[in-house]
Amino acid sequence: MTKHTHSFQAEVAQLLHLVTHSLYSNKDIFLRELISNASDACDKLRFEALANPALYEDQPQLEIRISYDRDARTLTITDNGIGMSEQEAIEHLGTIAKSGTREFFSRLTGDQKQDAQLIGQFGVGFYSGFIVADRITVESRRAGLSSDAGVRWSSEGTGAFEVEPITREARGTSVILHLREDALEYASAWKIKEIVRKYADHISLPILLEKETWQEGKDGEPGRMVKTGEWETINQATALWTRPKKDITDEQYIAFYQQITHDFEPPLAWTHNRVEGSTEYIQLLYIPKHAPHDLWLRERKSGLKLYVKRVFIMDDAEALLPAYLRFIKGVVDSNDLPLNVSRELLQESRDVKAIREGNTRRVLALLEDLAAHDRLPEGEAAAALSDEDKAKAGKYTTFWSEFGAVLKEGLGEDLANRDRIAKLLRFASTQSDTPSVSLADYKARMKEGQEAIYYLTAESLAAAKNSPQLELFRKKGIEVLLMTDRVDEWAMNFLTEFEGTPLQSVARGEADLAKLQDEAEKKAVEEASTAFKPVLERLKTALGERVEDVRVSARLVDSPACLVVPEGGMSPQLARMLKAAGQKVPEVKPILEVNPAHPLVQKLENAEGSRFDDLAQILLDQAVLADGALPEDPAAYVRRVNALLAAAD
Ligand SMILES: Nc1ncnc2c1ncn2[C@@H]1O[C@H](COP(=O)(O)OP(=O)(O)OP(=O)(O)O)[C@@H](O)[C@H]1O
Repeated sequence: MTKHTHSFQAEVAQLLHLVTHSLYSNKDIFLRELISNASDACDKLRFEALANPALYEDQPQLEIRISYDRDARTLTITDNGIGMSEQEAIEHLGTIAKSGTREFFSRLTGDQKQDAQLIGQFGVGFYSGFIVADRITVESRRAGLSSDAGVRWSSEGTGAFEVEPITREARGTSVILHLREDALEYASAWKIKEIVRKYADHISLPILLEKETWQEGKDGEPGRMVKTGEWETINQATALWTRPKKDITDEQYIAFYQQITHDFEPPLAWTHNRVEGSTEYIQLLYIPKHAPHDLWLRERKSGLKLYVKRVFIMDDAEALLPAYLRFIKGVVDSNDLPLNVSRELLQESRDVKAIREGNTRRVLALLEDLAAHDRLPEGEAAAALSDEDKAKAGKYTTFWSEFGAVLKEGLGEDLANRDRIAKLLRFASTQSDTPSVSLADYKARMKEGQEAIYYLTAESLAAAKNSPQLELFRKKGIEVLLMTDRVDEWAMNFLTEFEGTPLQSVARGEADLAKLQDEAEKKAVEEASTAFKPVLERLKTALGERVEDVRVSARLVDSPACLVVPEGGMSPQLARMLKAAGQKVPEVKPILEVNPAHPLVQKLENAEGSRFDDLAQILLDQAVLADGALPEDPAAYVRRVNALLAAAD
């Protein structure tokens, strides 16, 4: 029989190094990960056996067995699931096929605590065995293959692993951990039971442990524990989501979440329901505490685990959730779908549509509940709150900072729930640097006579706060929402009003600015426009194709000029975003608004020839800069400003 040595894929070697160095304080999780793999292997067998029952051979009862040998210092986890062929063992245990692998490695910092957190999100799975073992041997035989097609895989978790063919009667996989000196505590019944109770109680398969009894010593030998050859089931062995809510503790909900997501942190919140009626299903949906490292990757897998009548069908069933809820984790168990349902079929199924809508409603309701309890009320109202509600304080703020930008996509994607999503939005504003202002908060603070909810989009909060567009609003004490997520420009296109009040970008059009001005201000602008007409005409000629129009501004107080998007035109931020995404964008020329009260603008009146042209170009380029973009010809801009500075006394 030939033994072959293979090298690990570079990323695996790197991960193994991290696992043994960073996860040390979290040792117990290795058993959860290996039990989870064993359970997945049984799920896969059950699924393949739907089409080919012969795969069960003479062992239809799927189970996981754990045994240990204190003398040999081994701990073995055996399942009778799908098993692996030699080729599968080489591929699955020697490479990482996950999406976002490269991105994950690029984000490691070298700081153990931070990295451990990241690894937790990435999921180390099988390799976590090396936290407690200095050698792992895997023996396996794939269901459906003959007993001489078994494989033994073995590695010390450094650069390489060995593979050799073996004969193995039993279908499935044994993972044999050769325990490190400082991990011998895991070769004990109470320790194993403790971990299983904590992390794997809810697994739907029985987990069996070999029984021991105390044997008195004979002939001067000390007494010791000996194996009895009998096995006892040490978990509840019913799928968690099928149990009534009242029988499930928070710890069990959390452990289940951690098992399906590999997250080290508990979830932020969850909702568990049995839905009855024309489409029957169970949903158990979790909101994680942190955004995954690959939330923005296009090829990222997302979605829920789908079961049909307790039989596992697939991971990442994305048809069960709209894309803007792709951060939700959990399980859906349907009573109506056929067992042989495929991904393609899911897209078209009416039952799936009903489930997706049901899931969406539940998640939005969960978010509404968190949002309602985000701030603790003061005084007596706080005392009247239940402990459960008190514990919700601050959770929505966490949710929003992690996933708010994703939820905003829902404005464009989910017409039916747009109003509910709008209520869940939070923004920074001229009155709050943190994104904590809801549209309802804003409305409640609107000034007498104010008819719109004003907002400004910008590249960063600093750029937004210093934008010249805000000057009039500041002067009038009118709050403006400040939006700095990339998705805002796009998303706000879909939100034109909130509970009857229009939303209005402060960088757009001029129409209703007039409503914010008093008579004297209006008159001043009109007069300035007339008096300034010749200068405006000359500016238009000097700037030519670069602008749509030049006019006197009603919104500027301290700055000389700013750009305004023509009514109905695409904003420059959105145009830049679409261009960056490779899309064709219609050219929209901005309107330049000038402030006749500003000394720089006043200088124009007496400037002639090339000096006028230079000042005009500088005025426009500075307005472009204040808008967060680069001047069309940055070098020319610098040259003109330098010439101006040199000429100044
Ligand atoms: N007990 C097992 N039986 C059959 N195949 C297994 C078993 N354990 C692991 N494997 C195979 O090895 C692969 C890698 O396992 P690993 O735990 O590293 O990652 P994973 O389970 O795919 O991902 P994650 O841990 O993030 O869920 C699995 O996808 C599976 O194909």
